Amino acid sequence: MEGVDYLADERKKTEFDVEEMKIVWAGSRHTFEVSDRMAKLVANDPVFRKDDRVMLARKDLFKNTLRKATYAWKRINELRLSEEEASKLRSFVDEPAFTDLHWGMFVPAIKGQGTDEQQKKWLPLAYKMQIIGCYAQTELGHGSNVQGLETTATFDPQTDEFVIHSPTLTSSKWWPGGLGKVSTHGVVYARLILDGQEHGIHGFIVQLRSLEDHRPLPGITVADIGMKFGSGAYNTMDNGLLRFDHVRIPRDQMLMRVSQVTRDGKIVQSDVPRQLVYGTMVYVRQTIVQDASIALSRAVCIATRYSAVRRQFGSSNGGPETQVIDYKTQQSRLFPLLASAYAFRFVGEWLKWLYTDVTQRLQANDFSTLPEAHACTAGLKSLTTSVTADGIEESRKLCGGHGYLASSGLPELFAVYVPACTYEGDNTVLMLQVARFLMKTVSQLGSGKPPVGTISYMGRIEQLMQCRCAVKKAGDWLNPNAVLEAFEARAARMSVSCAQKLSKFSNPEEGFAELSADLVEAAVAHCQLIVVSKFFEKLQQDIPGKGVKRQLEVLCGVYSLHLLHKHQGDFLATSYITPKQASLANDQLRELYSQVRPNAIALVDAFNYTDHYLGSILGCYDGNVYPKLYEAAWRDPLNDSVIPDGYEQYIRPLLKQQLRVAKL
Ligand SMILES: CCCCCCCC/C=C\CCCCCCCCCCCCCC(=O)SCCNC(=O)CCNC(=O)[C@H](O)C(C)(C)COP(=O)(O)OP(=O)(O)OC[C@H]1O[C@@H](n2cnc3c(N)ncnc32)[C@H](O)[C@@H]1OP(=O)(O)O
Ligand SMILES: Cc1cc2nc3c(=O)[nH]c(=O)nc-3n(C[C@H](O)[C@H](O)[C@H](O)COP(=O)(O)OP(=O)(O)OC[C@H]3O[C@@H](n4cnc5c(N)ncnc54)[C@H](O)[C@@H]3O)c2cc1C
Repeated sequence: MEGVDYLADERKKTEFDVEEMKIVWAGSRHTFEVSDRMAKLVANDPVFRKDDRVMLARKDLFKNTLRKATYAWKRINELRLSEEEASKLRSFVDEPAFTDLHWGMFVPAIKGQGTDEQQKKWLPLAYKMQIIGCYAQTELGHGSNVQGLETTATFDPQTDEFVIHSPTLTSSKWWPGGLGKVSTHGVVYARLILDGQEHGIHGFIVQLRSLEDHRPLPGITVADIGMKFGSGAYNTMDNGLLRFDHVRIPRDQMLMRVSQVTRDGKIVQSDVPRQLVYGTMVYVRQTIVQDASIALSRAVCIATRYSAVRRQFGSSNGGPETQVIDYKTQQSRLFPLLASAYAFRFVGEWLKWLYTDVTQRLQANDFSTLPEAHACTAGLKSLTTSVTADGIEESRKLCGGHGYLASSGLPELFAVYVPACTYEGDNTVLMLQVARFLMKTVSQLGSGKPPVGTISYMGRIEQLMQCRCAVKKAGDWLNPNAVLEAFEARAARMSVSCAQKLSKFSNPEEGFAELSADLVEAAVAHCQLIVVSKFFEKLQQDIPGKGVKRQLEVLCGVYSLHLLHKHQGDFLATSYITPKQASLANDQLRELYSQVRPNAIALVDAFNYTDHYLGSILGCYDGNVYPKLYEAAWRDPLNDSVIPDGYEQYIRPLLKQQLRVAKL
């Protein structure tokens, strides 16, 4: 039954202009147009086929990725795609590859930490992919603790070179993507040693492989670290190990925007704060927040469409059974994830703005907003990736047994996505950075320096410590001011409570370690407040299109009230709300689910994902799930023959043996 839309009845229920919502989701009409064009370009090109990926052995999988990445690069050049178009194309190819680290970390590291001269020398080579780079920071023994890295870069004044060395097994670089088999160069992070004295961690551009025959250069040992979680998934990436045996590089290959080493081996600090050595991580964390909404929305799109197709129980007089999306339990698990996808989309948009703003300020030697940018990127990266990874797994469960099939797309999506909770900073370690920022802010209250930006609510600390929630009926929870004050009061009170407990320790570091679990909870509350407040800010913009703003208001309500319900312990323990008010919030949340229900399919259609990109039989646009599942089963290699390989060798003798036993 080609061409039949099994979700047509659902789509008829829509109460808003889906085409306009697509623009809101994309960010602008222009971005929508670029995104739509690139998605179709990839979907219609057989080279980018990916449905066979989970069946491929590692070597074939990797070669396939090389083929796709090279072909993508060829198409980018043939079609003269802009950076924006190329970046969209790469995301729709939907396969982690060495190119991600080249464009996403190697190039930004040189841009952010290199001097003008260094940029002039290296960037043109990198832009043309005449060199391919990776970001080699993490080691076998240290990842989170960057200051604990062991690789050394010792200056030799005789030859005007740095000697890069791996003194121990644990100093081996371990994990860098693209390093294992592809990169010709790396930005390598190492301890700078001048005249026997250590000067902290710095980045160095090091050539790793010959540009002639791709062999490792003398003194360099490099390989892939081996298979990772799941089939297909992140195994398309050659995460690598790397050891240096006294490898020499010219002095001008230390990235010298933050600190310079002179010809006579002296260090000169520029005005730029040393934390800028961590700048690439701030950049990537910001892109990871944007990607979280994409990954979560994909999973939610699959689970929502399938929940409308799937029916269980409730048939009367032989009529159809109930669509599982109509069960309140299904709604209470699914709709908060749908709302979170939209919330993360908007907070990601805002974070991109914040990052652009801080970058412009840094160029003008204004470093004042760097700590806030670090706290926001670290905290939001942590919050959004944790919720997204859990949300993908919840989406799989929402699809019942069929969610466990590879053809649902969800197992691979989870396996590709879940390392986002670890890479670019372990999520707990990053929340502890937010907690430090919060404790510093609380300790400075009353010093005459008013808190600004996302922390400005702390400037009203006295009011936030005393106020009580004014909600009297469920509908009062629709008032943005009521919701915002609740989240502000909760975050402020949790931070102040931690600060009070900390002040009782004579050694603040000991106190911080002892209270770290509470501190993480306070940091999560602060980050959730940021997401809620950015959603409300989005609603204050002019949003055209019939019913679009209304739908977003409903989703904003679902996002904030489901958090309030889930974390009601925090709100109650800080005495901002009463149990009655918590219960009213839950009543309002249930009512909002009923408002989402008729629009659910349209709200996921607004993501504008092609069937190719979704890569899921359960999530296909037309909802024609069962025939497609049946056909896919027959395509499995196990079904190539009726009698399986191994029958003669294993099954037949086994059955014969059973027969003999039975005869005895
Ligand atoms: C198909 C073909 C297509 C072709 C395509 C063409 C075009 C394509 C275009 C674009 C493609 C883009 C693709 C992008 C995709 C990107 C994919 C990424 C994939 C994932 C890669 C993952 C890579 C990694 O994981 S890299 C390694 C990351 N490692 C970490 O994150 C380590 C975590 N640890 C830390 O960050 C730190 O050490 C710390 C934060 C834990 C701090 O530790 P510490 O307490 O020891 O602190 P310090 O003493 O070092 O410093 C304290 C001081 O500094 C402040 N601080 C800390 N960090 C920062 C920071 N980042 N910025 C600013 N300030 C910082 C901290 O707050 C303290 O300040 P005080 O004031 O309190 O002193
Ligand atoms: C798929 C993938 C790709 C990667 N790509 C790259 C790359 O391209 N380049 C690169 O350089 N690196 C890369 N990495 C490495 C990655 O950045 C690190 O693994 C990450 O920063 C976490 O560090 P770790 O492994 O040392 O974890 P650990 O710090 O050893 O974490 C182990 C546990 O200890 C806890 N913990 C650690 N410190 C503290 C603390 N202070 N307080 C409380 N708890 C703590 C953590 O929460 C965690 O539960 C990649 C990793 C993965 C998984």
